[in-house]
Amino acid sequence: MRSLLRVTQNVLRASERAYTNAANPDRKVAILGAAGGIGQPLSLLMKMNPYVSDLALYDIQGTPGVAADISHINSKAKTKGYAGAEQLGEALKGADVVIIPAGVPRKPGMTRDDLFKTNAGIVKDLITAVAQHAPTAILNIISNPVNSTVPIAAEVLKAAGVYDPRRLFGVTTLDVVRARTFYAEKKGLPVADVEVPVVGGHAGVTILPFFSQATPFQDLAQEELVALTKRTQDGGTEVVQAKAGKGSATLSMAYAGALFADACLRGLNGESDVEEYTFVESNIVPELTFFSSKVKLGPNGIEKVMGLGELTEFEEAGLKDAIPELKASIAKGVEFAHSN
Ligand SMILES: NC(=O)C1=CN([C@@H]2O[C@H](COP(=O)(O)OP(=O)(O)OC[C@H]3O[C@@H](n4cnc5c(N)ncnc54)[C@H](O)[C@@H]3O)[C@@H](O)[C@H]2O)C=CC1
Ligand SMILES: O=C([O-])CC(=O)C(=O)O
Repeated sequence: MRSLLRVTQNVLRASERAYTNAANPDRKVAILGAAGGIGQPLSLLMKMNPYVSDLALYDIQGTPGVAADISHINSKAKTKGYAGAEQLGEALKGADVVIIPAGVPRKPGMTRDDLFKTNAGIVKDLITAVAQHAPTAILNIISNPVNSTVPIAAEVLKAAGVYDPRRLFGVTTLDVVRARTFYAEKKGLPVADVEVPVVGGHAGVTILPFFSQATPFQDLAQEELVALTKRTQDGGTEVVQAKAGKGSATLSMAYAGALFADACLRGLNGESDVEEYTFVESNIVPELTFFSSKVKLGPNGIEKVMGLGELTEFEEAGLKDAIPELKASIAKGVEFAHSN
């Protein structure tokens, strides 16, 4: 036990040195909704990220405290809090990556689409400011319903004449994180070695884990496959129910959001072989204008949207079920952006 403690302490000290001294290009990251359940732990994780030199924490309330607290951590990123719409422009100015977890979370019994009424307007307003103050930033949209908020963002950026589809991302990393965890647990595999593609969208049946392409590959009995697929699709609801009215996934989402933003930063910095699953403008599925699949990230955002590989009958059926819901959610977002 004592030696385990020593090893842990050494690892922590080594990573603290790396985070404090890392010499990387200057990169500003802005988090909009930084005082929330996701925003706070995500801000902490981005403060620890060696690629971040400036961290702007924006919210309608609470950010002076969150920023003061986080700014005492001895890592490289200079941290500043911004509160209220009048400070949004300053928070965004010069941002390379803007992460948006602003908006209300689900309560038990709600679908993600039930959040549309409140969150569509929040995302529209924030993206309007992004178009003005950080038009070339990489955008990571976390606010739900992602299947609609990303199309809203695209339309707002188009109307402002600054839309670049290579730079707009819906964050679906948590679905991949869950699929990896659940599959590794079920098959007794070391989770760090496990990869599972998850494509489609970010709500219920639109979340499509492809366990036939998981590595290391393990045969799944039909009941196991159905159960793992369902657990991945309902992962968010599992947390909403466990939190019993106190919100949805925040800590695992902060982890997933930090992983995705880190990948965007590595792409921007010209690292090779940076690939993530994410909801983007896409023609992978001809009926849909947005779809989540693996993309290759580079200095300008998306370099390549990857195909889906070979699907089993079960996966084909899942995709067929997902298409109408995805199509409707995308159309709803586009409609909202044009009529509000
Ligand atoms: N993409 C994904 O995988 C996931 C998405 N989510 C979504 O993330 C969103 C945030 O969730 P939580 O952090 O748990 O909610 P929360 O209620 O704890 O925090 C939201 C924060 O947004 C702020 N906010 C509201 N309007 C704003 C505006 N106009 N500008 C800036 N900030 C604003 C609030 O003041 C609050 O601090 C929800 O829509 C939730 O459904 C949650 C988990 C996973
Ligand atoms: O389920 C929710 O409402 C939050 C979410 O998107 C997730 O945890 O995947």
